[in-house]
Parts: sequence; C-alpha cells; structure tokens
Amino acid sequence: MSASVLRLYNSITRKPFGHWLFSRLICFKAPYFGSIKPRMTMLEPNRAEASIAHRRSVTNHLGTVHAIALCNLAEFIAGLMTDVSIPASMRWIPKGMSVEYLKKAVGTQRGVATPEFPPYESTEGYELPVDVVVTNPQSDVVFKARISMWVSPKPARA
Ligand SMILES: CC(C)(COP(=O)(O)OP(=O)(O)OC[C@H]1O[C@@H](n2cnc3c(N)ncnc32)[C@H](O)[C@@H]1OP(=O)(O)O)[C@@H](O)C(=O)NCCC(=O)NCCSC(=O)Cc1ccccc1
Repeated sequence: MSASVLRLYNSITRKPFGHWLFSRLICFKAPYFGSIKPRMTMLEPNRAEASIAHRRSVTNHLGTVHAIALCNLAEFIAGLMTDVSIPASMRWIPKGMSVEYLKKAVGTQRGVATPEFPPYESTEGYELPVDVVVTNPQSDVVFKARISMWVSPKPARA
C-alpha cells in the first residue's frame, strides 16, 4: 500500500487540480476527513504537509478553528506520512494522540508531520511517535500533536 499511495500522489499532483483531487480521494476512502476539507500540499517518505481553510464548518464558539478539526488534520497527515514511509512488509494503525493548543487558531492552518525516526522493517510490532506541528498564516505555532503509531508486520495471507 505504501508505494502505491506515494505513486498515486506523485502522478496525480503533476496534473492540474492534482493536489485537490488526491485529497478528495483520501476523503472518499476515509470519509470523516472530509469534514475539514484538507488540502495535501506535500507527501514524501518521512514528511507530509496539508492545510485547512478557516471555514464556518470548522469554527468553534470562539470564532477560531475548532481544536478537534486540528486533531483531524494531524491524523490525516500523520497517517499518510506513515503510510508512505513504512516498508512494504509492515502496516500501521494510530494507537493514541496527545495534543497541545498553544494559540487561538485563526485563518488557514498548515500542518507538518514527521516521524521521530524513520520506520524500519521488523518481525515485531513497535511504536513510532509522529510529531505534528500546525502553524497559522503568520507562521506562529498554534497546535502540536504527538501521535503514537503502532507499526507491525503485515499478517501472512491465508
Ligand atoms: C493494534 C493496537 C494499536 C495494538 O494492539 P496489540 O495487541 O499490541 O497489537 P497486535 O499487533 O497484536 O494487534 C491487535 C489487533 O489489532 C489489529 N491490527 C494491528 N495492526 C493493524 C492495522 N495496521 N490495521 C488494522 N488492524 C490492525 C490486529 O489484527 C489485531 O486485531 P484482532 O484483535 O485480531 O481483531 C490496539 O491497541 C488497537 O487495536 N487499538 C485501537 C486502534 C484504533 O482503532 N485506532 C483508531 C483507528 S484509525 C482512525 O480512526 C483515525 C485515522 C484514520 C486514518 C489515518 C489516520 C488516522
């Protein structure tokens, strides 16, 4: 799966509206991400970036971007980054996430996901911490997340 998602991203984003289309395809596969309308802007092994616009549908009672919308953005990029970074023999699933809300989130929010270390092949499952930093249009950090990915060998096909 890893190589195919990266291949799809690299081929589709060479075309007009490719970044938009790639993001729509991911939201079709995992519909809850559609609630924040993420726009993938960069995807390569060990790094992913995406942004969300400050729309009414992601706004809280303070008029800022809802913290859970930022959590959703964090899961979106951390998941895709992990998917294109792990060896083909491995799979991943998020195990937990801790978050910090550092500043009121106003305007388009840009997230960047990176792993604590490059994921490797293993016969045993292991935890891969993924750091996500979200910045506002002024490049101030408004949100941080640390997502624990469980990376384990793909089960043998029956
Ligand atoms: C799996 C583990 C994390 C660790 O448990 P351990 O016992 O140490 O590990 P163990 O390896 O023994 O496996 C145990 C069981 O887990 C299964 N399995 C393992 N790997 C995978 C895999 N890659 N995919 C599927 N299943 C996998 C495995 O078959 C077995 O299942 P069984 O029991 O036979 O039916 C467990 O605590 C858990 O399932 N937590 C809930 C996790 C959860 O629901 N997260 C939120 C969902 S993501 C989301 O909503 C947001 C999002 C979307 C997209 C993008 C980004 C974000």
